[in-house]
Amino acid sequence: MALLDECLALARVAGFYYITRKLIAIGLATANVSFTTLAVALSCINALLLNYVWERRSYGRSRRTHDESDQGPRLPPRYPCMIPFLGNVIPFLADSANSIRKAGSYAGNLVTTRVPFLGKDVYLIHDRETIRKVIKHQTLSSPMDLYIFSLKYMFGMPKRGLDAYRKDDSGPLSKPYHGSNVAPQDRIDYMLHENFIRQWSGPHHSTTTQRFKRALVARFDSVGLDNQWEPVDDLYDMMAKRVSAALTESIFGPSLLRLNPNFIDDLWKYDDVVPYLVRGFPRWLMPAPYRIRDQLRGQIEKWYAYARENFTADSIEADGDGDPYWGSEFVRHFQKMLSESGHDDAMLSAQDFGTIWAAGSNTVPSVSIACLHIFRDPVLLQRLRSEIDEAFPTAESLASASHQQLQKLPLLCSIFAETLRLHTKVFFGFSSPHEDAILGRYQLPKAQLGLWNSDLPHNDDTFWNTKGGQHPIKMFWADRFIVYPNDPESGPIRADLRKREVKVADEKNGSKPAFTTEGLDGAWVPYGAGIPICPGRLISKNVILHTTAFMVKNFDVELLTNRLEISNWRYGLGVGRPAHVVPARIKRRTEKDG
Ligand code: HEM
Repeated sequence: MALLDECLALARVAGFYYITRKLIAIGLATANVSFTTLAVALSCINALLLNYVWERRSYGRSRRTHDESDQGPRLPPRYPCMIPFLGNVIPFLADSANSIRKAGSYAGNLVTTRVPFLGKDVYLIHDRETIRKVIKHQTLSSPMDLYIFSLKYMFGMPKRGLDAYRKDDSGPLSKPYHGSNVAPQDRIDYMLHENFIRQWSGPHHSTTTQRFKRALVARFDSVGLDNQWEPVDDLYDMMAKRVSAALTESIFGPSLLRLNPNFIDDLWKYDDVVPYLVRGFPRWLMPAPYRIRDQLRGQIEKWYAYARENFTADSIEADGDGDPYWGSEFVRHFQKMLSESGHDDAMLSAQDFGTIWAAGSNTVPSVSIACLHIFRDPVLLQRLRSEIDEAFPTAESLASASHQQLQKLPLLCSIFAETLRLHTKVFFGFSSPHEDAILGRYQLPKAQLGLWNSDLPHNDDTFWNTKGGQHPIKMFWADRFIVYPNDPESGPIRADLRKREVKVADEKNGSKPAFTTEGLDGAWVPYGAGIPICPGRLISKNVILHTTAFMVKNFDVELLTNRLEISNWRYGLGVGRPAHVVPARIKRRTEKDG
């Protein structure tokens, strides 16, 4: 198969070469081009094509020898490119999805590849074995360059702010990296991560979830739905805006949104133009994305002034976390810590804007799309309702349920995991700034960029269970992550690989169906993995489980379209968005309906 692919590619290059020569000859005949100019142009094209043919052949050869040999760690095979220096920039920017899939697999298997890109090599790591090494590696962290890129292009951090980030190569852990020499007060990477982890993994992740639940109920109450059907132009948009407002409020408090009533609408307008900012379109060429970004930062700065004026220590709620002005200890701590380290309001607002967007940009579409999958399938809806009703007979008992209780519902959890498996196509970057990282049979040289896209491991049908093709990997299967005790063919991993991959038997769950992610390290990676893993994942899971259960318990929804297509336009930025509106009608359920 690989050989056939290679032959076809060579045939295509030969065809292209022949046609180009013919076209140039015709061009010469019709236009008045000097023979010397043409000869030079032809020689360059010849050289590029021959070089490309050569590179393809050596890639195929080294791929076969690398993948079959178990010699010590080495650089992964180098992916061919047509134009030296530029490398694969043009195909990767023009069609990221297709290019990543091609470079990340060979002969039907996921592989690790070195891809030339703008004079550097990017290490695309997609085979499970190497991903598992990345997860355990202690010197890998989010590359500061990527962080600076997003702060600059996506969130508008001023140059004076970026310099502080540029100077820090000490890493995100309490102990600075060996070889780094950064003063403790300049360890911005560590300060940020320590706050992320302290606030979103410890007890405050529960208080944040409680605030989210209250805000969600209030957002849906304010729509004024009762037990009569109401038309909705776009159910996705209707849900997304409400979940987004509740999530933003749970971390940043109610004042930000009260002072800026258009904040959430503007945030989602901004979200639509993020792909342009990420591609680096300059302001003079495309001013609109920059305008909306600046407006949002202005709204954040207006909120700072109000919160500073009104907040006192007495405003902090009894749980020691929430307050009506700054919203949470997370924000109060950032304000204090970053101001002390020299951040002014423009720098702070870029940082906060980044966090607001990071929190909602994947969580909100995930939960909205999960609900679309559920409401378009009456059998699934009924099964999920029974599961929820059995555990929480009334709306009140669900409202007061803890996230630990929700995590005991196998179908709900499986829908969460399957939605993220199918729809998260996120790039996850990492590097080892001071020393080479040895990742099993491959080596990631010091300070080089390692990258994977969750799309590839999430769609590897040599690994995932499709029940012999009944539930194709590109389709949503609500039960994919459930092990049924009397069905040896169930569970997320293909039955023939299961024994090898699952070390701790999930039979521990006895005779009941159980949700499992056992054995999925390196295969299910929506939040990334290892040290640079998403710090908001626990909150995100709580929000998705709670909102899904809340919608199913409290509302009847009839979708007025069968379409559910997810656009590829944001490939690499996270969870996709529907490519179309989803008209529906909705009504509140009463106790009688239950
Ligand atoms: C389905 C939901 C989510 C997904 C799929 C997701 C995925 C990710 C991934 C893959 C990264 C790492 C990117 C990289 O370093 O290359 C990341 C980073 C981050 N996420 Fe999430 N995330 C989600 C929800 C959240 C939530 C709810 C929050 C906040 C409460 C959050 C906050 C962040 C932050 C602040 C970072 C940057 C961390 C850093 O500087 O290293 N995320 N997320």
